[in-house]
Parts: sequence; C-alpha cells; structure tokens
Amino acid sequence: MTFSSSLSHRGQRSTETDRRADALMEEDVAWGNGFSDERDGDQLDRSERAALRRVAGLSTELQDVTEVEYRQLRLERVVLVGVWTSGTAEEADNSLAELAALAETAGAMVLDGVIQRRDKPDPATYIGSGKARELRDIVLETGADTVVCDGELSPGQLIQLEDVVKVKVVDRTALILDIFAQHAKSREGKAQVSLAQMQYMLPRLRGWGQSLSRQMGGGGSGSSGGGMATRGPGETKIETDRRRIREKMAKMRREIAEMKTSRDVKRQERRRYQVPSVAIAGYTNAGKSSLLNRLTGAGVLVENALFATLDPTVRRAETPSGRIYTLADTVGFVRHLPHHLVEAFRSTMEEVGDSDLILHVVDGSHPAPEEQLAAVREVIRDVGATDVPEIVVVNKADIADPLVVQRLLRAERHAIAVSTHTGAGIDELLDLIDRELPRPAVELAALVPYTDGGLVSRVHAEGEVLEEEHTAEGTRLRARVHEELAAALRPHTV
Ligand SMILES: Nc1nc2c(ncn2[C@@H]2O[C@H](COP(=O)(O)OP(=O)(O)OP(=O)(O)O)[C@@H](O)[C@H]2O)c(=O)[nH]1
Ligand SMILES: [Mg+2]
Repeated sequence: MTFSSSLSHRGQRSTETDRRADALMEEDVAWGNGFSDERDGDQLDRSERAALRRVAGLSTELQDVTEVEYRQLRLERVVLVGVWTSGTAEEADNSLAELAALAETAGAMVLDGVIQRRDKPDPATYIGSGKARELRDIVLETGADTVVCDGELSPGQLIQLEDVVKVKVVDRTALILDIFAQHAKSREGKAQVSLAQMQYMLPRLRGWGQSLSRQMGGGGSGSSGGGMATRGPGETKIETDRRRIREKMAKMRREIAEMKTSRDVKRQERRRYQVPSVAIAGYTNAGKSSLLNRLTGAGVLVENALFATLDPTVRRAETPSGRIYTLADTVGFVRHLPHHLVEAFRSTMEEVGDSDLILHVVDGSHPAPEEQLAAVREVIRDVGATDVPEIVVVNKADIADPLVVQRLLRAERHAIAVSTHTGAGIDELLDLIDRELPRPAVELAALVPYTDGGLVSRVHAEGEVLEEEHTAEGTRLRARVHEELAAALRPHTV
C-alpha cells in the first residue's frame, strides 16, 4: 500500500478498520495489562489516560511519521448529523448537543452539526441523498475528516454515506464504545468494553473485506466498487478473522464470568457483615462522582466530560449517627445506550439492583432533566432494580433554574435539592440516607464489660445505638444490630 492510497477516502476507512480489526485480534487486547481490579478512578486524571491511550494506539499502527500526524489530525475534526423523526425541535437540538458532548469527550473537535427532519432514516444513506451531498459541502467547507451520525447505522448505510461525503462516517454506538474503551479502567470494565466492541464489529466485518484482503496481498484492494465484500482470498481471510473474533469473544465471556464471581464474593462478604449499601446512579455528567466525594471525601475523578467514571468505585461512608454503609459510584447512563453495552454492563448495573438504596442524581441545570430521569429509570428497570428505594438528588442547585428545581421536587415523591459544589443540601441528604437505610433486625439490651470494648465499637459501626451509658460494670447498651452481632452479644444481654 502506498501512502497516497491511504489518503483516498476508501483508504481512510481501510487503515482505520485495519487498525481496529488488528487490535481486536491481537492475543492480548489492551485490557489485563497490569491494571489491577482495585484501580478505581483516583489514580490517573483523564488527560493522562487519554495520552496513554493515544500512545498505545499508535504503537500498533505506526508505519511512518507522516501517517502518525495524519491520524492525530484525522480523529479530531468532526461534523455531526442527526435525523429528527419525532418530538420537538428542542428535543432534536438537545440530542445533537449531547452528541457533541460525547464527541468532545472522545477527543474530537466539533465543527458543525446538522439535523434533517424526516419520517425515518434513509435506508441507504441515513439522511436523504440530496442532504448527503449538502453534507459533503459542509465537510469540504469546514475541513472535517469525520462525520458522526446520531444513531446506529447499518453497515450498508455507513458505507454508502461514506461514499457520498468521502470522509469517515461513525455512528453514535461506535462513538460511545470508543469513549467506553478510553475510560474503562478495571480489568473487568476493559473486558466488557472489548466484548461489546467485538459484538458491534462482527457484523460489520464484511464491509472491510477490501482492507483485510489487501492486507494479505489479495487482489481486492484497488478495484472500484469493492466496498462491500470482496471475493477470493479476502473472503477466506474474513471468515478466519470472524472465527478468531468469535473464539476471542467466547474466551472473554468466560473470563468476565470469573471476574464477576470474585466481585460477587466481595459483595457477599459485605452482605455477611450486613453493611447496608447505597448506589449512586444517574445520567452521565449529573455529578455522581462529585456527590461521592462530598459524602465520603474520597478523591474520585471528577471532570466535565461524559463518562468520566466507568468502573464502580465503592467507598465506605458513615451516617451522621455513626452507622457504616458502602457508597458505590456507577457508570453514567445515556439515552440510546447501545444494546450491546447494556448487556455488557449488566454486571456493573447489578450492583445498583443489589443495593439497599439508590441515590438517583439528576442535573437540575440540564435543559431536560425529566428525560434523563426517565432514561435512567428505564435501565434500572432493565436490570430488575425496581424494588430498591430511590432518593432523587437534584444536583447543581447552584446553577439550576429555581423553578425547574421546584418542578422536580414537586414531581418526585422522594427528592432533595443539593449542590455538591457549594455543599447546599448535603447535610439534609445525609440525614435522609440515615433514615432510609434498612434498620438492623434485632433490638436488644446488653451490658458489655470494658474488657469486651471491641464489641461496643462494632455495635456503633454495624448497628444502631439507641441508648448508651457507661456504668461501673461496663457499657450499658440498647441497640439494633444484625443477627450475627446479636449472637456475639448474647452472653451480655440483659
Ligand atoms: N455548578 C455545579 N457543577 C457541578 C455540581 N456537581 C457537579 N458539577 C460538575 O458537573 C460535571 C460532572 O461531574 P461528575 O461528578 O464527574 O459527574 P458524573 O455523574 O460522575 O459523570 P460521569 O461519571 O461522566 O457519568 C463536573 O464538571 C462537575 O464539576 C454542582 O453542584 N454544581
Ligand atoms: Mg463519574
């Protein structure tokens, strides 16, 4: 392959897809490279991680220096395009604004965004063919190198739209997958994302026949009209690639299952000690990590980028009355979460379903907070977490329209307005958590000798002290505790 051929629009897709396909088929896909399970977000800031990612990406594709510069530029200049099929113009704008935020999170520079009103996406080119040609003009005017579509496109649509606009076309699903890949930190998170990427790419492999066959010196490369499958040696190569990806996926599923087991064990351990668990859920960028920081003082990564958090980070926290509970930060939800990702992240979300209380954080300053609440609830329903009590935490009260905050507080049965920035409402929230946490089952009275002081500390941490008095014989307690602790206290009960 000559460099000039890689500059043709076909070549662009080919080199990109070569790289992705190769990366997927390498024995060790980037996860599992020394990142431990315990890495949970406060170690690297995002620019460092992004820098790490870029270098790692280059090392697999580096062919010559000119090409490196070309690639770096290429990913960063995008034009967005959406098809507006239903709802108001404002909703359509919000959707595109969200796509812009996603693209920026992925490291792209957004140059322009266009929306087309139509009943349904065009089966051939997503937007109508006339609009596709206009889009081509915008691409030329702005010097964009990538078009990002606000939906999931079929392999055929991607290719046909690329043929018109003559730059790379990416859909929302691929974009979200890319962000997930950049941000997954734990071994399990990385494995889940890789699996989801493979699932997304498998049916799209056919369109890459050209590049794959060219790679092995097959005949298909320069021939015109070979956008879809090419026959001959390339076909065989694609079949081999498909089989290898399927094998890799099976292996990954097994490994994910094992990782899940070890996480379940940890969770059961927490259960055994009856530590109540609180999960912070909510739309991406709502302020979940900021809230975790406020409530626990943990230094978890916070930034104004979508999906800053991908792996659940679990912290120990304490209610004002001194009861211990765990507080888990979770990955942000987003509308139209690609189906594969809902599946892939099910295990992460199970944590939400398993918790005793959900703090559902919503950004009160967002133009459509109700939509975000609904989108998150849909996923919560998906993972069967509907029985878990929920507190709606309307965040960013410092910058939100007070009328919107009032509207939300009125509409939600169990809601509180806070600002993690100013700290407003946080004390009330802590009290609310204290009230909502499940009460330990056994109420008892005991006289614990001072020689057994450890037991008293446990009652404070794991149970709920109702009365306490220090007497000559020891500590006199009335408390609610869980079964196991009740058994330990039995010799001293009065
Ligand atoms: N003005 C204001 N900004 C806030 C508040 N809470 C969070 N933010 C900002 O909102 C952005 C997102 O905060 P995060 O805590 O990272 O949000 P998140 O929900 O964890 O986001 P993801 O992990 O990406 O899903 C950051 O820029 C925060 O500084 C608040 O109370 N007021
Ligand atoms: Mg976060």
